[in-house]
Amino acid sequence: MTRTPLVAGNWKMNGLAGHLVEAQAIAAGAAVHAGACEVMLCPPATLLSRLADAVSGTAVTAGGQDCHANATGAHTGDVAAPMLADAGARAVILGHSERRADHGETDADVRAKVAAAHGAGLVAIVCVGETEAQRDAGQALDVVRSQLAGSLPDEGVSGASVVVAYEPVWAIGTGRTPVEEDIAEVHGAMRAALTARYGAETGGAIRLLYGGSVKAGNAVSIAGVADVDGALVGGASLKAADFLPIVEAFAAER
Ligand SMILES: O=C[C@H](O)COP(=O)(O)O
Repeated sequence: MTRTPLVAGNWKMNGLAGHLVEAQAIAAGAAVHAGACEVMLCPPATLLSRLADAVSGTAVTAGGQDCHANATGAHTGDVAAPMLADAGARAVILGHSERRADHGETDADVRAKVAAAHGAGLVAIVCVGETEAQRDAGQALDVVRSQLAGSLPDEGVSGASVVVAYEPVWAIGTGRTPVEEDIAEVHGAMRAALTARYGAETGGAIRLLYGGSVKAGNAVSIAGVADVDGALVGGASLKAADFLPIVEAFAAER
């Protein structure tokens, strides 16, 4: 099964209009890797439309960072999946650990959001990952399997509609990463779980990203780990000079 790598940048709550020059520089630099690696930028909602316009016609696509489970309604401050699509998004990150922690999002909430994303024609990038205490207790695989089972719906899941991102909470923004064997173990377990639930074709087609302190300095080794089909990058996605070497590492791995 050939899976085109995806390197997605999650700008989180960072970025004003002036930051779009970095998106343009990323689009310019990623052009040479078109076909070998998909590249996506997920800015804050306030920048989504402008970023989508800024990268229009390039190999870079735009994504959102969250959506509401409903398509419309009285939900002050929330953003619906059709609004993201209308603003130019092709995908949306769902169930990020920062949303699970800051907003109490449960697996059931995430699953409803995945269905909403699919209803709007968006790819759902579903995040899972254990805390440090859970890893220390030997529970990492069980936690990830449980989050995966609860966060994905039974219907509408395909290699084109779902991407899974494994993000150990303790590796996010800390400069620490799991050893390659541990990443391989979790990704192998996720692949097995997806194949068991959705069948070999779908389970083999869904891309599995690693996220958590991915940098230029570790991207080559992470890209070489079995069943790692890309990266979800936070801090190092804010500047083209930091992000493009990561794109290059995954494009070269294809
Ligand atoms: O969504 C991205 C992740 O939370 C990783 O963030 P980070 O690359 O800053 O560690």
